[in-house]
Amino acid sequence: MAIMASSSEKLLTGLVAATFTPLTEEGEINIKEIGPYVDYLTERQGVTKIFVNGTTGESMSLTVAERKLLAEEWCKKAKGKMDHVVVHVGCMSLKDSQDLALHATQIKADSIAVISPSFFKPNNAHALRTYLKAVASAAPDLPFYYYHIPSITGVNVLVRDLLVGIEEQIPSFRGVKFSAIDLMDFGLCFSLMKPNWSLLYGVDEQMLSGLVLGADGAVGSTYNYVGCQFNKLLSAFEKGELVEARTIQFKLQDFLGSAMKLGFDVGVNKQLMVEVSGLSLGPPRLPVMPCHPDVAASIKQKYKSIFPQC
Ligand SMILES: CC(=O)N[C@H](C=O)[C@@H](O)[C@H](O)[C@H](O)CO
Ligand SMILES: CC(=O)C(=O)O
Repeated sequence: MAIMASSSEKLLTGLVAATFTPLTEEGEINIKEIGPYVDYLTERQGVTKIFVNGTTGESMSLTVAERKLLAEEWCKKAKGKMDHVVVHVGCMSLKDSQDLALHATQIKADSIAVISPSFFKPNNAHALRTYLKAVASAAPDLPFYYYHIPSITGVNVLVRDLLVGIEEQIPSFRGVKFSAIDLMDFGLCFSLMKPNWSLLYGVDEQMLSGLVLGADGAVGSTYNYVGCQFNKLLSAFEKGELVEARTIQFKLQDFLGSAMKLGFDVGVNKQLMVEVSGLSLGPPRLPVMPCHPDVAASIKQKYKSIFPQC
């Protein structure tokens, strides 16, 4: 039977950190770092929602078995401390995604999200919707989010086209994580919006623009280490204090602008998190290259000068 939004199901709003995957120096999953990671986010950044095994978590470079181990540990350690764990279950194979979606139900994740496959690409809204429906059907009781990230997948189906009639195809559909800079497409999604959906913006350096259009929240990698500042941005925006909100947004733009000049990628991002948080997250997994120590040092210096209070 199709699920209804139960009264206990809360809308996904506010800041959601897309977590890095802790690895050992040898490149194996470092499960014991997940507990301290959860504590760091809640205690030091004021972030109580996480999006695990996504882009930042290098999910596409992990095996299905590794992803299950990680998802289970994140859910276990987040229990009683965090408000929401989204488990990303997108893979190149539908079967793997269904397997992970079912697993997410078993470990009591709060919701799942799916990135489009990108080797064989769905090339229109109907094909993408049909694919998402097949994944969601493996976990009909879990709120389901589409994760739009065309810069990585090369899947440029307009989200506003995807959303048409999707609630009939996927009763568990609850919204979108929109990681693209096409703000017209994002804006047009709101006219199709249902009361139990959340539209979350995913480009941290222009989060404020997403909020202006009506975003319910934001999912991003930088909220791992600028969460404390971006919670302030959110509350300034809610109070209509635009100057304050812009000041914080401009700081992240200043920071990422210089980081991008030095080649900001998941490897650099991860190393910055290691240095800022003191957590042992290890290197990224190939093909993402480890961050050169000189690059890490100068990015950290920039971070400290812009965000001395984080
Ligand atoms: C491509 C990518 O990883 N996007 C992330 C989320 O979707 C963002 O959180 C970025 O890491 C962030 O906006 C910095 O560019
Ligand atoms: C940013 C994000 O949501 C991800 O890393 O998947």
